[in-house]
Amino acid sequence: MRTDTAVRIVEVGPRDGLQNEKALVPTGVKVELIERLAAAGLPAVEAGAFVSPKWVPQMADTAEVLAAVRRRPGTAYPVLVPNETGLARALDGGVEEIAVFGAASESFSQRNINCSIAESLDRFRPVCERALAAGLRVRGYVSCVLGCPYEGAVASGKVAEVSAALAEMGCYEVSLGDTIGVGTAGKARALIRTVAKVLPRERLAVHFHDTYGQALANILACLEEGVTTVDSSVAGLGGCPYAKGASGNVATEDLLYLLEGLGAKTGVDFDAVVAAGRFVSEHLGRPPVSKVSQALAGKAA
Ligand SMILES: CC(C)(COP(=O)([O-])OP(=O)([O-])OC[C@H]1O[C@@H](n2cnc3c(N)ncnc32)[C@H](O)[C@@H]1OP(=O)([O-])[O-])[C@@H](O)C(=O)NCCC(=O)NCCSC(=O)C[C@@](C)(O)CC(=O)[O-]
Repeated sequence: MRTDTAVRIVEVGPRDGLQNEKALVPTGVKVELIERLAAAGLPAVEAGAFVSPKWVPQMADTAEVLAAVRRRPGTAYPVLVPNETGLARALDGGVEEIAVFGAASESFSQRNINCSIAESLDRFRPVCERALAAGLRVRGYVSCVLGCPYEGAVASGKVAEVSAALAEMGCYEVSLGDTIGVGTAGKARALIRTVAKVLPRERLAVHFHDTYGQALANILACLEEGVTTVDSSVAGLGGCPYAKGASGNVATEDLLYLLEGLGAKTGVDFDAVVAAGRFVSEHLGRPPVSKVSQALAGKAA
């Protein structure tokens, strides 16, 4: 990786981070969090999910959140959409970018979106077609790329197959999700090489949960492989409601610290992200999971 490489960070805290919180987070807190993250210069801030409120109650107020957020020109505010109902809600909410989300594991697909992988792709195809026709940008996710909570090991070939299918539907980028954070750097590197045979590295993003403490090492391996888009979650918020024990994504603060050390360009104000992490953590009543944020708090004490 060249030292002046530009790395795009997709902030997923307000969606992936908060979706797993048991107590409902007030809409106003979500709005302020999103506005703070966008003001910090993050180019994309995932703002919510138009999924079934019965499945993920925390995301039930996504329409209200979107209506209240003062959107900054140049910032993307993608939302998750699993089906046509979700797309209709996204269009009503004036959304400009959606993300469809599939998996490389059959069991996870069933538990997460109640259908097989093939059915999910059949479901996403018309969603993508309509979204693109309406002028929206569409991102794709593939979950369980380095392991599944129900099936264990997942074949990289399956990840490549699902990624290629999403790209063919018009996803401008596919984010590879290590949903349960079991990956290690060697496996992450090998995965990128396999998927890059069907989709160029410029169209790949990586999305590492930090359950086993490997997220930063995996990200570094993927950056060295030529990936330049990384998902992260402020304060290390999160988990997945359909992956028991999964912890949050790599913390945005920790990712920024790594990238600044490497000399990579992100355009993001580190201090503003640390402050946003503290803001949301105060509302959740616990300290940020971010090691960097903890170290800075310790130094200041
Ligand atoms: C996909 C479904 C909807 C299928 O759920 P289903 O029950 O099979 O859906 P259905 O079509 O049979 O509909 C059942 C009911 O849900 C309603 N419904 C149906 N769709 C919607 C919608 N879009 N918005 C609002 N309501 C909806 C529908 O109207 C109906 O209402 P009822 O008649 O019973 O009152 C459900 O399984 C679901 O919502 N799943 C989402 C689960 C989820 O959000 N998981 C977390 C996000 S993925 C993730 O975190 C991983 C990721 C992306 O971060 C990457 C990584 O780390 O791996």
